[in-house]
Amino acid sequence: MSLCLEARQLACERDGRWLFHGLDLRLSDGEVLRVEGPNGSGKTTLLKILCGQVSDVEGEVLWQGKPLRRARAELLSNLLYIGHAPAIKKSLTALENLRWYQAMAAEPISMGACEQALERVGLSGFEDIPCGQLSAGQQRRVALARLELSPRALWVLDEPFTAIDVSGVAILEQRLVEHAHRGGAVLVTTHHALSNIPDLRRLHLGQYQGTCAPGGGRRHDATSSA
Ligand SMILES: Nc1ncnc2c1ncn2[C@@H]1O[C@H](COP(=O)(O)OP(=O)(O)OP(=O)(O)O)[C@@H](O)[C@H]1O
Repeated sequence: MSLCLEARQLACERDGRWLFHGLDLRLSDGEVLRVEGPNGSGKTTLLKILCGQVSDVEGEVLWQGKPLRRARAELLSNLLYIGHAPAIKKSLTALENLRWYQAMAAEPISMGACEQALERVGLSGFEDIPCGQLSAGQQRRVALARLELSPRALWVLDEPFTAIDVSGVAILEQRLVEHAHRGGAVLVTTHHALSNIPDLRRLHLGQYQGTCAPGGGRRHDATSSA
């Protein structure tokens, strides 16, 4: 399936300053795009805008060439979004969390497939332990095990490497490359270099120093594109 997520002339203001302004981007199948920038530069906000979670912005987001207001359901059915918090239930085991997620996504999956996914993220032997008893990195790995199960083409990952050790980062980088090679697309924020991802595309936020003029007008323009 060919895939296209696009933003045109996005502008987002928070607390009287522009996070970004005049921002264009296009993400297609086969690509990994890293959104980078310092803390508070708007990376998470941009991801949420592109996934339709935040709408108080200027500009337009398009999925497969259609404005998001008309294509939201279609986008969501192709989207796997993993936010910067692990978003797992600590009272449930790793296995139960995975099965719960798959049920929520209406993508029923066998117990064996879930066990295999946990094995692939290095959690073999930890399947039946309540997640509250797992380390921070292990909890993150439970969340990332969803990447092994989901058939969805567009992965939007906000700081997926948080608390992951060096070998785990390398494996996850490889996973992103494989997904892109299979025709998927990945939008990822991270402070890691992603040096193992060939043809990595980058979008840098944080260069906008402009404040919003009184009354909401623009005082500062800048463009960035990816
Ligand atoms: N709902 C909101 N209301 C007001 N301000 C917000 C809201 N969401 C985010 N912000 C502000 O927007 C700015 C960008 O936040 P965002 O979380 O997008 O940054 P980030 O680049 O992802 O940061 P980090 O690298 O620390 O995760 C911050 O200054 C934040 O306080």
